[in-house]
Amino acid sequence: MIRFEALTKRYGRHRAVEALSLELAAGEVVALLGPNGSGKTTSLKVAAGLVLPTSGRVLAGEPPASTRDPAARRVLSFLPQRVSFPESLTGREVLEFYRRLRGAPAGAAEQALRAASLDGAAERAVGTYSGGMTQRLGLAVAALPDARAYLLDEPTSALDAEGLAAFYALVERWRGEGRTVLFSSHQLGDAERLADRIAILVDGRLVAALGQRELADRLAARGRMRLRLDACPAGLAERLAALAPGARWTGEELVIPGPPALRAQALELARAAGAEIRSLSAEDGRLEPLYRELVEGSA
Ligand SMILES: Nc1ncnc2c1ncn2[C@@H]1O[C@H](COP(=O)(O)OP(=O)(O)OP(=O)(O)O)[C@@H](O)[C@H]1O
Repeated sequence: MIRFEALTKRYGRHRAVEALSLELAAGEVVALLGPNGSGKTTSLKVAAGLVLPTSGRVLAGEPPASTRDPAARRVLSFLPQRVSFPESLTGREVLEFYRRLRGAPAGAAEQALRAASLDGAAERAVGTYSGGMTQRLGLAVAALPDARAYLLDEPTSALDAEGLAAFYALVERWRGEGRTVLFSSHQLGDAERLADRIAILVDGRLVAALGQRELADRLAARGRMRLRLDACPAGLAERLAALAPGARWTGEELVIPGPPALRAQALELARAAGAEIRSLSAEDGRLEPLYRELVEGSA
C-alpha cells in the first residue's frame, strides 16, 4: 500500500533520511520509532508528498504511484506533528471546512468528532482548546477522508488516557477496514499496543524493522522466571547458570533469565535438587530496553 524505495532526503549537506526502504501492506499498522532528529517526520512528510526527496521515492495506492502525484496523495491522509487552526472557529466549523476540502460526505465530520472523543467540545472556539484537545481535533481532521493509508506524526504526544483510548480504537477500526497506518511516536506503549511492526530510525537510517512474531520472540528471550525458595540446595544455582547464563540466587529467590522454552528444564533441575518452591512467576522482556539496545547498537 505504501512503499519507500531507497528514500534519501538531504537538507544541504545534512542527511535527514538515508536510503530508507520499507513496505507497508494494506491493513498493516507500523510504528516509526527513533530518537529526536532521526528522520521520522521527514520520512512521513515525503510520504505525504509535502517534501521532495533528494533521491529514491515513496509510492502509494493501487496501482502504485509516486506520492508526488496528486492522484496518489488522494488515497492518503496526513496528521502533522504540530497542528494549529483559526482560533475563532469552533471545532465543528474547522472540521466542516476540511470535510468540504477533502470532499468527504456530510456525516463524516460528526463521525470524526466522535472518533476523536471531541463531540462534547464541538461548539467551543478552538482558541479555548487545551493542547490535548487541539491534538484530538487534528486527529479528527486526519480521520475525515476515506483514505487507504493514514500517516500520523506523533499523534499521541499530548493525549490523556481518554484521548489515547479513542486513538487506539480509531486505529483498530482502520486496521479492521484494511487501511494502512504509519505513525511515529516516542511512546513505546503505543507501539506495543498497536503496531504489527516497529521500524526504528537512527540518524536517518533504518536500523531495525521487527514484525510482531520477531518482536515477541526477542522480548520472550529477554524474559525471566523467578522461583521463591526457603533455601537454595547446594550446587543448584551453578547448574542453573550452566543452563541459563546469568541465573542467580538472591538469598530469597532464584532468578532465571531466558526464553519460556528454558523454564521447564530449569524447574526440573530445581525439583531434582529437592528445592521447595514457595512461588513461581515469569515475565517477558520489555520493549524499552530492547529499543535502547537497538538504537545504541547502531551508533
Ligand atoms: N527543513 C529543514 N531544514 C534543515 N534541516 C532539517 C529540516 N527538517 C528537518 N531537518 C533535520 O533533519 C533531521 C531529521 O529531522 P526530523 O524532523 O525528520 O526528525 P524526527 O525523527 O521527526 O525528530 P523528532 O523526534 O524530534 O520529531 C534533523 O537533524 C533535523 O534537524
